[in-house]
Amino acid sequence: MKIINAEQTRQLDQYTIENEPIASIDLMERASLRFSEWFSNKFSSQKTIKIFAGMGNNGGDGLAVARMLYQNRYKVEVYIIKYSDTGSIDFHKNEKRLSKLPIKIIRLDENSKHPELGEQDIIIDAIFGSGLNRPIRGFTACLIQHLNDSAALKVSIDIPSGLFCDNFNADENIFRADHTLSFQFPKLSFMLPQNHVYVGEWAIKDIGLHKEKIEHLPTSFFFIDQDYISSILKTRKKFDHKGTYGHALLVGGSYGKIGAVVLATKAALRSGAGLISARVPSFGYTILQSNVPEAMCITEQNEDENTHPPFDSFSSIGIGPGMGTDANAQSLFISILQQINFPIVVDADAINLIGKYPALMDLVPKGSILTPHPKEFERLTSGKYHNQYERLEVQREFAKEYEVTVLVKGAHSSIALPSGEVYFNSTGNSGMATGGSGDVLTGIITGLLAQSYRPEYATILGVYLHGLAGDFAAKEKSETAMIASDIINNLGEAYKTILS
Ligand SMILES: NC(=O)C1=CN([C@@H]2O[C@H](COP(=O)(O)OP(=O)(O)OC[C@H]3O[C@@H](n4cnc5c(N)ncnc54)[C@H](O)[C@@H]3O)[C@@H](O)[C@H]2O)[C@@H](O)CC1
Ligand SMILES: [K+]
Repeated sequence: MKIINAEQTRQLDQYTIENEPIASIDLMERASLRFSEWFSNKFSSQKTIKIFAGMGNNGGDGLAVARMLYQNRYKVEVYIIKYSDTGSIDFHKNEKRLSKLPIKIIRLDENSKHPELGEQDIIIDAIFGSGLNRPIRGFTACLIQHLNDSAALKVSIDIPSGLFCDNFNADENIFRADHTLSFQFPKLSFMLPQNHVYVGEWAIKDIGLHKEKIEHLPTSFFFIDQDYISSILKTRKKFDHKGTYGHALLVGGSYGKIGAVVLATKAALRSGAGLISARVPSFGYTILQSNVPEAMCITEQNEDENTHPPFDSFSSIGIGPGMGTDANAQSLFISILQQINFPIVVDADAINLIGKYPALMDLVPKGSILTPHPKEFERLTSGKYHNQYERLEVQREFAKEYEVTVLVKGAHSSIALPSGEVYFNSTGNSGMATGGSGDVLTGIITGLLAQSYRPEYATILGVYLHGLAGDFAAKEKSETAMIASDIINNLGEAYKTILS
């Protein structure tokens, strides 16, 4: 699914109005109806719904929603924020429609007292939407602070007032929603962890904007949905054999951290790769062999004896989990980089090594996949950014410059491709913020790479599968109690869901 910017949203609304065709007031009605249905399914009608409407089209939505919720038997009060003398045409049309109903409408300006709010209320924020083009000032800003301080549950229409759709707003005057319902597409700002305090839990509803126009809107940002995943997943054929699915090698482990390679190896197996080997320090041999009998094991011992297959004979290599950054780890990493010329997965301590010795990046084959968490990404790029919008740009530039895929892990993990496109993941939960979960992801992506997925697809599919398996694990064990192994154990469920 595309993520489009505020200006494109405006153009798409306009195009839909002219070419569906549909009157703008009817499009507003459709959007408001989607919101009201969603709201009515989710929130009790015992509470008083206090709707705060601005004077643009977001405010127009708010007034239409007030009418609809009243018709759904909610107790509704409306506050119009008079930050301007006139509002948008559709705002005024909805104001007129609302005035015919016995609903309390209070107009607020700089001389008004702040309304009383408490736990018995639900606030609906329809002050500003995607038309916001500068920080909120004056009494509207004070009002937003007052709303934020209240104990009422808070819900935003389309986007929390004060948040920009596509770029950073250093301002504090931003509504802090518990829930946001947005129209048609998520906004780029919803993808960034720093905005979670404003956006809360978010959902989107299709409001039937023009399909062909959507197809032609250029964008670099995408939200990964199941349709897309199903389109890239390969199905297995009757006469396939284990050679068809490649031979993946996982490299890592150090004293006390062999478990990281064990997890990555198991995950690579469950991802469907044909053969798996793990390369660990010799003291990890027994641990690996007894924990993952399906895998073969290489240590520096059989390496010296030249009895193991050369590194360039594998279909894919994932390097870094639990590896450490000492001289041994460093020379192993360099030696592998010098021997191979196909894309590999670079994770954890292998990324930290590049952070320490940036020249190593020149040895990383083009097409490779780097999977840092935010701290590792900071080390990799010396943290040349001040907020997550800037970080995203640094991530894109890095991917383009080195022609690699850069996956920064997080709630909506972002995957920057060498083409400059960025894909945000839609699966996963906070139960996955636990030791070993990143090692599992490295194993999955390495396993997919072995099965001849293009690096971009291996990453996108891997991240989605990992999150979906995590969601199944959370259902089974709870977000609190689930551990990384539960993600591996649920990869089968994740595959079945995508294939069904
Ligand atoms: N255009 C359409 O057909 C549709 C629009 N929809 C709604 O319309 C919203 C966008 O509406 P608008 O474009 O009218 O914009 P908003 O309602 O977000 O803002 C109203 C106006 O306020 C002004 N403004 C911007 N920043 C300000 C600031 N900091 N202080 C004071 N004034 C400021 C701008 O001139 C802006 O046009 C969407 O978020 C969505 O809720 C929906 O009804 C779906 C259909
Ligand atoms: K809003």
